This record gives sequence, C-alpha cells and structure tokens, in this order.
Amino acid sequence: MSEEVSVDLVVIGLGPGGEALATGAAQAGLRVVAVDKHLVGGECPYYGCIPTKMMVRASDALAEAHRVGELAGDATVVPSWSPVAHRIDTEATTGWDDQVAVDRLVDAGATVVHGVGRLDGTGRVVVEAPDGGRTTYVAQRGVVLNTGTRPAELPIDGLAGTPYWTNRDVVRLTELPGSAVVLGGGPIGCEMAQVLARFGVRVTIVQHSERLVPGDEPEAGRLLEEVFAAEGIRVMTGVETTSVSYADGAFTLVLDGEEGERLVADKLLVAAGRTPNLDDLGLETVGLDPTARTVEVDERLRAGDRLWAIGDITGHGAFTHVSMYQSAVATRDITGEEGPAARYHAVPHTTFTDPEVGGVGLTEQQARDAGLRVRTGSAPLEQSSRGFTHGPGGRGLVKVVEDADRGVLVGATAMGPAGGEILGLLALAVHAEVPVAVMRTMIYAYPTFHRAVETALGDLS
Ligand SMILES: Cc1cc2nc3c(=O)[nH]c(=O)nc-3n(C[C@H](O)[C@H](O)[C@H](O)COP(=O)(O)OP(=O)(O)OC[C@H]3O[C@@H](n4cnc5c(N)ncnc54)[C@H](O)[C@@H]3O)c2cc1C
Ligand SMILES: NC(=O)c1ccc[n+]([C@@H]2O[C@H](COP(=O)([O-])OP(=O)(O)OC[C@H]3O[C@@H](n4cnc5c(N)ncnc54)[C@H](O)[C@@H]3O)[C@@H](O)[C@H]2O)c1
Repeated sequence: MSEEVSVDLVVIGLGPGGEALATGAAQAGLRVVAVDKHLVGGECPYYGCIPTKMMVRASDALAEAHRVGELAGDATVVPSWSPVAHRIDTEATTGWDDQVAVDRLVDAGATVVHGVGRLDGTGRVVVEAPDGGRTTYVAQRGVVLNTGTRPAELPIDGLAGTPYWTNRDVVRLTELPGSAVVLGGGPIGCEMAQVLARFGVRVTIVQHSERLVPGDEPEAGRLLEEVFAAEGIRVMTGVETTSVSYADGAFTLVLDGEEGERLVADKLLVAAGRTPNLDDLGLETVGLDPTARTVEVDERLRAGDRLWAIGDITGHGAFTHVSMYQSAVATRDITGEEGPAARYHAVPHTTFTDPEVGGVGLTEQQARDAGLRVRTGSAPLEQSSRGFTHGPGGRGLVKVVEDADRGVLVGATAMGPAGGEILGLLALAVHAEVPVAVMRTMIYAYPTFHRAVETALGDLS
C-alpha cells in the first residue's frame, strides 16, 4: 500500500511546457505536485535546443571566420571544442543539474518530486521514487501529461549492441572524433552534422528518405544538400542501413543490402526520429492507448476526464514553442481563465543549419493535399539586396504558398543566414491571415534579406 496524498493538480513530466504550467498553476493558488524522473525543464535546456544552439553558434563563428579570405583579408582559425564544451557545461546545463529550475518551481509554490509518474485511474497518479518508495497523489482538479520523447531505437541489425551516440551523448562531448556517420537527415542530424564537420570531423549523413529535412519544402532540402556537399559533408539520401557493427574502436555500416557500400567511422550518431514517452505511463488505466504515437487532445488540450496533455506527445509539432503555447492554453483551462483555444495553422519552426531553414504553416504539397487551390512564389535569397551584398554564406530562398481562393498565405519557407528571423514576418502573415494584396502594399526596407519576401509575392502564379 502506498501513501495517499490529496492535491489539486499533478503534472507528470516537466518539459518546458510542463514546468511553465506547474509554475502558473501554483502561482494561481493550486496545490501542485510537479513530477519528473530526470531533470526539471526536460530535453530542451539540457540535451536539446540550448546546448545544440551553443554548438551551432560556435560552428557558425568558425564558418564566418573562414569567409574572411574572400571578403576581408586573412584570418587564421584554429578550432577548439573546449570553449563549446565549457559553455554547455557551465552556462547551459550547470553540469546537468536542475537545482535552479527546482528552486524556481518551489518558489512559485509547487511541490517538486523526482520519480516516475504513472496514471492509476482518473485523477490518480502513483509516483515511484528512485529508492522504490511509492506515493499516490489524488488530484482533485486533474492531471497534466508532458512526458516528451526519447531517441527512437532503430531496428537495424547489430545496432543495439554498439556504443552509438544519441543527442544525449553529443551534447556532453569534451573532445571530437576524427570521423562520424550521422544516421538521419532531419533537424537533429543536419544541425549536428554541420557542427561536427565545421570543427574538422569527417562527416557522412546517411538519410533514409530522398531528401534532407523532408518535413520542409523540397527546394530547401536540395539547397541544404548542395551547401553541405560544398562544405565537405558527404550526404547519402534514399539509403537503407542494413547492419551496424562495432569493433576495434570503429563502426561499420553496411548500406543497401549485404553487397552494398560499407561505411567505416570512429563514431555513429543516431538522430532518426523520436519515440513518445507514453508506453509506461498507465494510459490504459484512463481508457487511452499506451501504444499510440500521440495523445489526442481537444483545442483546450483536454485528453480525457480531468486529464490534459501538452508538448511533443500531442503531435502538433515537436518544438519547445509548441509546448509553451499549449502550456498557456491548458493553464487557462485548468485555472478557469478565459482565453483563445489552441490553433495550429501557423506553427513555425527553424532548423539551425547555416543557412537556417525556417518554415511556417503548410508546405506546397500539404496545401495541395488539403484540397486548396494553391499558388506559389519563390525567390532566391541572392536576389535580395542584402543577399547580393552579403556574398559568401548568403545562399537561401523564400517560398510562399497561397490559398488562391482566399488570397492569403497558408505556408512559407525562409531559408538563409537569418532564415529563422525572416520567418517572423511570414509567420505573422500566416497566423493573422493577412491578405496577400495587403502584403504587396507593404514597404520592405532596403537592403535587407526580407525583401526577398516581396519578390516571392510578386512571383505568385
Ligand atoms: C537535439 C535536439 C534539439 C532540439 N532543438 C530544438 C530547437 O532548436 N527548437 C525547438 O523548438 N525545439 C527543439 N527541440 C525539441 C524540443 O526539445 C522539444 O520539443 C521540447 O523539449 C518540448 O518537449 P516536451 O515539452 O514535450 O517535453 P520534454 O522536453 O521531452 O520533457 C519531458 C520530460 O518528461 C519527463 N518524463 C517522461 N516520462 C516521465 C514519467 N513517466 N514520469 C516522470 N517524468 C517523466 C522526462 O524526464 C522529461 O524531463 C530539440 C530536440 C532535440 C532532441
Ligand atoms: N531547430 C529545431 O527546431 C529542432 C532541432 C532538432 C530537433 N527538433 C525537433 O526534434 C524532432 C526530432 O528530430 P530528429 O531529427 O531526430 O527527427 P525527425 O523525425 O524530424 O527526422 C529524422 C530523420 O531520420 C530519417 N530516418 C529515419 N529512419 C532512418 C534510418 N533507419 N536511417 C537513416 N535515416 C532515417 C528520417 O527520414 C527523418 O528525415 C524534430 O522533428 C523536431 O521537431 C527541432
């Protein structure tokens, strides 16, 4: 028998959204128990966005220094990983310690419990502490799930027995290998491949589908592949990995069948998708399917009786900003505050390669699949006044996707040195459904990258 404690709200999993929700609910006066089996804050601050963007910042600095030769004389650059590892350890993760985050939550009035949380029927959560002790929380207001994802384990022959890296390992590196294979050409694979390559690692990306960043427009994936090739990254697309082995400090990958090419490298980073943390959550005790890839939620993030779910597990975009956005909507629902329901027609994202790949809303194909009458327009970034003066490192594109019947953008891509920043203007247009006719009357500052938006709008056909 475990001890039973009556509270108002239990939050299982403290990713960015769960942490914010627990904070807000506690500040609103609810008795909140915030549960995480690892670090308060989740994947983003310790193993995801923040440490990887510190790596990206450093590798971009190296690339920019290498452009001095073409633009401004000579610069001698000697890359060193130590400052990157030091920044991640001391500034980003405080040695992978969550005490500051725990203190913030406690100051807000929440009770923080480190342990594994599992549903045990409606409004009931059993938390198993690291020492095996169990406490049952009976939540009068309800339970919020924010358990996130973990790296997908690929069913490739031999892989499981090898010491391959995931994102959790790559952010902890203190020294770099001579060579690496990156399995997966999505956001994680592309960001990390370019970082490693710019620090001198010989990198091969093995991508299962036909393009890099396949969630984005095909033009973006193709341009990224060209840029990577020019930087010396070998990009293999449409490739099946048949088996993986590890011996004498080296990985061997057999590709496309036993007769296929063999790749040998010092390290292997597997970045080929994520598995939702839903399988060990007691979902079956509240009538939900623990084998599902997502928890279905309504526009208030309700997943059942006195149950809410937010973040990656809802399937509305595995991004920190989605987790935070949903957190605000769910917090209002829980505390009885009025406010707009969740909408996902303008979810933005940026992959922080150089050039950055920013996207919002629907791709052209998604818009066509949705049955819209679609018009598209695009412009190479080099055609913008800023792109022209920028010179080396200035490649990119803007593409806009219009619902021609309504005369509004339903999607857009902004790729370039500041693609994620250019995206801001396009995200607003998609979000607020600004008529294209109005966007065409706007004055675009000269000479900026975002003038390519005006060119792309002029190209709509
Ligand atoms: C390498 C990498 C780079 C990324 N870069 C970006 C980026 O640049 N921009 C961006 O927007 N997004 C990025 N993401 C995605 C981003 O990290 C996630 O979308 C974000 O963390 C939101 O996730 P979440 O709120 O669903 O939960 P998560 O952050 O995944 O946190 C879930 C928490 O739940 C806990 N948990 C799980 N099960 C239980 C249980 N049963 N009991 C108790 N606790 C449990 C876990 O320990 C974890 O702390 C990146 C991800 C990775 C891996
Ligand atoms: N900058 C950002 O916002 C950012 C950065 C990193 C991650 N993220 C988030 O984290 C999520 C997870 O990232 P991810 O890159 O791991 O996942 P992903 O699912 O987006 O991409 C994984 C890629 O691996 C490929 N793949 C699958 N199986 C493979 C195999 N056997 N061999 C080779 N390739 C294979 C897929 O084709 C896919 O393109 C992203 O979808 C994104 O939402 C965001």
